Amino acid sequence: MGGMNASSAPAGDTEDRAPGDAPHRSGFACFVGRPNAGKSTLTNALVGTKVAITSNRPQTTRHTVRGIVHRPEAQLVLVDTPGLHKPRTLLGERLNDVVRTTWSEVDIVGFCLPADQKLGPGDRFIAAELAGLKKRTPKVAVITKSDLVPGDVLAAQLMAVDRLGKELGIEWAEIIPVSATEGSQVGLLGDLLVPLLPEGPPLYPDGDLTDEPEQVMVAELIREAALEGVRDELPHSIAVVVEEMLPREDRPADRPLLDVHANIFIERPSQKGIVIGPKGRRLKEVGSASRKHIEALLGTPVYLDLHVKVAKDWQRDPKQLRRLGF
Ligand SMILES: Nc1nc2c(ncn2[C@@H]2O[C@H](COP(=O)(O)OP(=O)(O)OP(=O)(O)O)[C@@H](O)[C@H]2O)c(=O)[nH]1
Repeated sequence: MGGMNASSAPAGDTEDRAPGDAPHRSGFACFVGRPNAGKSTLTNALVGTKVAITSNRPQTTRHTVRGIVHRPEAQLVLVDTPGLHKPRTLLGERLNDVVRTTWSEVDIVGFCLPADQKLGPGDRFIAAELAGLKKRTPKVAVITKSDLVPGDVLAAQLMAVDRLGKELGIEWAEIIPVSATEGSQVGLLGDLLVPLLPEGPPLYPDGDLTDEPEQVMVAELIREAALEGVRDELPHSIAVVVEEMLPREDRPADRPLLDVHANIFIERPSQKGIVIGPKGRRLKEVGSASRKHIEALLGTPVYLDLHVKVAKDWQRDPKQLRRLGF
């Protein structure tokens, strides 16, 4: 949702103190690593749901929220970045710049390295980039797929990663083996990440905590559908807020229906036509495309009520602005 900077919001808001006096912490983390390293599976395991929002549009996934880990004392928002590749073209270099920017905006970078594969040039390339990242961003080495190797191989991998860090001048905040598929050490990884977050209130403050990740994900699905095909015409600053998700009353138990009310916010009135389209056709398409995804996500039939609004009126309301990710 592009709200990265919210993590640097003033800390120590006493109203947000968690029980036990520990300050509430919140912020963003992203997992990096070569393809197939296990990033998505780990994200899902941490969040505790099988949902992973994907998009065929790397440019818009730059800040896509992949999942939110809610704890009484912390909120960890896992965001996606496009993959980092050895650049062969100018475009490749530009994309890598985008990745570096994202890395520099998050509070924690988790570097995923599969236990069952020797460190390779791909890992070294990413590690060298990590070494160039500002020092105060904690870097956590996550040895994924620990279930695939015996203990001695795992130990050797841990040492190899430790050495790699020393070689390149990276100070790992932690090196931890996990198995996302077996659920082994996933909770511990969460425990280790939380203290690395800055102090701050929850970044998604409104609504029921348990509903919130769903609402955020639903908003992302709508946003992705709304950007589909109009990327060139619309800037990235389109925001979606799910106002309400309520089961329709008076429905038989075997035929539930969920009412979802959402607003698509644009920055200027002139953008309204683009989102709505001639005779409202585009908005209809956005609605039916995202409704299918939402139904798949939530496993229930959905009635989707979409409105397009100009965010101008909201600019003086900091709370709304934060929700909108501006
Ligand atoms: N045995 C085992 N397999 C795993 C584990 N985590 C992921 N995998 C498998 O490894 C493969 C890649 O996992 P993904 O989570 O898709 O990897 P990724 O890093 O997100 O991949 P890209 O999207 O290509 O970058 C899948 O077949 C997973 O099932 C694990 O902990 N144990």
